[in-house]
Amino acid sequence: MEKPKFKTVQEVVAAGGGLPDRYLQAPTGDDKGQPLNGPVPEMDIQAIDLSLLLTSSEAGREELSKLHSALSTWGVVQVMNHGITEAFLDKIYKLTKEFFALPTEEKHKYAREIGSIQGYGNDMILWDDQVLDWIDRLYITTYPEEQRQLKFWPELPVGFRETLHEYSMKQHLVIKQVCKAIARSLELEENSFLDMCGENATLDARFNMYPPCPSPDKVIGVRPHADKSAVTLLLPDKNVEGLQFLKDGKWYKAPFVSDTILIIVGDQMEIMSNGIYKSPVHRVVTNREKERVSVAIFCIPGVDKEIQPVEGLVSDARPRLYKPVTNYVELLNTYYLQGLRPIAASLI
Ligand SMILES: O=C(O)CCC(=O)C(=O)O
Ligand SMILES: [Fe+2]
Repeated sequence: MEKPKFKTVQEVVAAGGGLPDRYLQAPTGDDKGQPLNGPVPEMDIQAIDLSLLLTSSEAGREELSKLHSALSTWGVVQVMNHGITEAFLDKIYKLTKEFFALPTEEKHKYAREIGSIQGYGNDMILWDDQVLDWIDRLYITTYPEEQRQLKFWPELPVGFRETLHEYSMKQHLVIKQVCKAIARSLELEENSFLDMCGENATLDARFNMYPPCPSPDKVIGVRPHADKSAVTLLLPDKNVEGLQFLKDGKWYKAPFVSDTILIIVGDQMEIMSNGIYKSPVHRVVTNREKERVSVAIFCIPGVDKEIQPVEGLVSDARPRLYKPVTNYVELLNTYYLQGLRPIAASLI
């Protein structure tokens, strides 16, 4: 398979010679006094106890109402008591750092192929004057097992493959619980969203690396976007901030509470929930001194599944806001790289 010719950000940095123009963002003038690397307030979201969400106790009902409030306000929530130990999350973080620290030739064994999203690389380059994000990544479909393409699963660092396998099994359980809890928070039958996403829904892992950047005022780590998933589970870097969410035209930084996972509403959950929970626009800013890593797991509905507002959330008072979509992810790249939101394709 042909591989695209590209330089990752790590290679650009290692080559020296300054910052190439193609990473420079055009000044937009619409930053409302919040320049890319300026201070931003922190989001006020609380951590929610996932182990209580599916119980029918009083405490469970309280957690569900906290979930409803966080998702309808921010579209994002932190969960604790998710059943994955801190030691295991630390191992994921450590292996991610170790992978990106490998020699270039080793990482290129897993390089993305033309026309494929999976593998190691940088932004897909679709046109000549495309401005690039300051990020390298490794993208791998991890679940269900029969959809894995092991040629993209790094053999080094030692233990990466086994740990990713274990992590995807654990994440699958968390996603199921989260989707059930989200349905319950909307007073729906708990399998409503899982059934619509189908048995063939996939989990895609995206390992992100943001090297230190000489001009954090002019360069972006990940441009503003909402996720294409139904839901995303995110492990942001524990030590280096950078992730920000947009609310009412202002950027807020994501809090970090140790041992929690961030759950982000994706576009396809926005559609299924008939817009009650909206997929939040978020971005990542760069850091002059420190590298940053994060690991996102996207839960993507089966490619043949029709995604649309679930019946229980459509009424005369709340008419259907979205048309059914299938294989939403296909729409994404062209819209995203032009700075457009693919959800516009589904709005009625
Ligand atoms: O690096 C992060 O914290 C977020 C990355 C992100 O938004 C994504 O991978 O979709
Ligand atoms: Fe994202």
